[in-house]
Amino acid sequence: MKVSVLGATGYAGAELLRILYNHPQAEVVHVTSESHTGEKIADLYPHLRGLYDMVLESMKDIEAIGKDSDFVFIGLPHGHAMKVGRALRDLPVRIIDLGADYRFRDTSVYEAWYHVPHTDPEAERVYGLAELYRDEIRDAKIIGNAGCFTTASILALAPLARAHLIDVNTIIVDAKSGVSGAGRSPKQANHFPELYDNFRAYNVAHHRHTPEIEQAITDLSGEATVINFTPHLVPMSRGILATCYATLKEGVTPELVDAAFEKAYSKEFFIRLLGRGGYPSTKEVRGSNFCDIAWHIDERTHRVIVLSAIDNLVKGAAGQAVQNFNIACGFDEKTGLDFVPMYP
Ligand SMILES: NC(=O)C1=CN([C@@H]2O[C@H](COP(=O)(O)OP(=O)(O)OC[C@H]3O[C@@H](n4cnc5c(N)ncnc54)[C@H](OP(=O)(O)O)[C@@H]3O)[C@@H](O)[C@H]2O)C=CC1
Ligand SMILES: CC(=O)N[C@@H](CCC(=O)OP(=O)(O)O)C(=O)O
Repeated sequence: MKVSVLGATGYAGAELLRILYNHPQAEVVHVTSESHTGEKIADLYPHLRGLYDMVLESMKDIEAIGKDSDFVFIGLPHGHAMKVGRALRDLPVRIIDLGADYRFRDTSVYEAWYHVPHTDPEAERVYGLAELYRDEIRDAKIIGNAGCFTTASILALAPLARAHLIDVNTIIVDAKSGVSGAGRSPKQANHFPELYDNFRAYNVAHHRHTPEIEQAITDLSGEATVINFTPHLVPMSRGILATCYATLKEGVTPELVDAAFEKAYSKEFFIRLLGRGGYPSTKEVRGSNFCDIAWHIDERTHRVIVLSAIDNLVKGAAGQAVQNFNIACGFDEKTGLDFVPMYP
């Protein structure tokens, strides 16, 4: 399969190149940048030296890129993918967008949270969270890859929402991310003296991943869902740990909770269940496409607390995109992705 990576100079794009290098069925044919066209990708990302000799192109002739490619992966800030989607609408090329443009079924939700008009609302698209939307992903023209915090949170809560074991309107997600989640462009808050040895929340009660989690939990439970989601920035480069709380419905026992997780995920290679009482950690999934999940039950409050760890750049972005690519191509889902986490 010939694939192109738009936004190859971003962290998500560069991570795609790392993964695609070892993918036996993918050949990268175009890589793009806005501000580094004409430069070599390996000069900007020296860890790719000797592996990619490609020169970065602009997206001016996006149709030519689309014509050369079977798949286009998009690692651009939100607002750009929908223009690419429109431009490539009539070509046979398929699109996997790592950003948010194609994640929402109802584009008015996107417009309300991202504060830009959606310019491709009619596009046929599916939500790209492989374990939950596999059947839709198989034949999709456009896959809106799930977000990073959302992947960790939705995978943690899905079995309980689907089995109607929790009151979905009591959900609280308290999540922590490494700073690569904010992309490569420098920002004051991510400057070493301000980030290091520091820990803080941000975008409380208005983070854009809130409606994305609500959309999936509403789908799975069949009940309109409103949640609380609080992200935090942690002074580490990669990783997300989501701690998800919800009140159990009356009569729900710990054994029913255990059974729901087993039923949902016992056959999923990329989801590793640590069981009731386990403690996933970001280091144990670092550099891999795994999502490690454990759950605890507080008998006093009758609440379940689910812990979920991913690498934001892999299962939260590039790895998930390649998993979706594998599904869309009919390849084994693990192709190019079954590598062991880096430890320590
Ligand atoms: N980082 C993460 O953990 C995750 C990121 N994502 C999503 O992936 C996408 C990329 O994120 P990330 O890699 O972190 O972001 P970066 O800021 O690191 O990279 C952005 C990329 O987009 C390019 N770009 C920026 N503006 C334009 C423009 N006007 N025209 C063309 N290209 C442009 C940049 O090119 P250049 O700088 O060379 O000009 C760069 O290649 C975003 O939508 C993000 O939400 C999703 C899940 C996780
Ligand atoms: C640490 C950090 O800043 N994280 C980003 C995560 C969002 C992201 O990367 O975008 P997706 O919606 O495509 O997942 C944030 O909170 O905005």
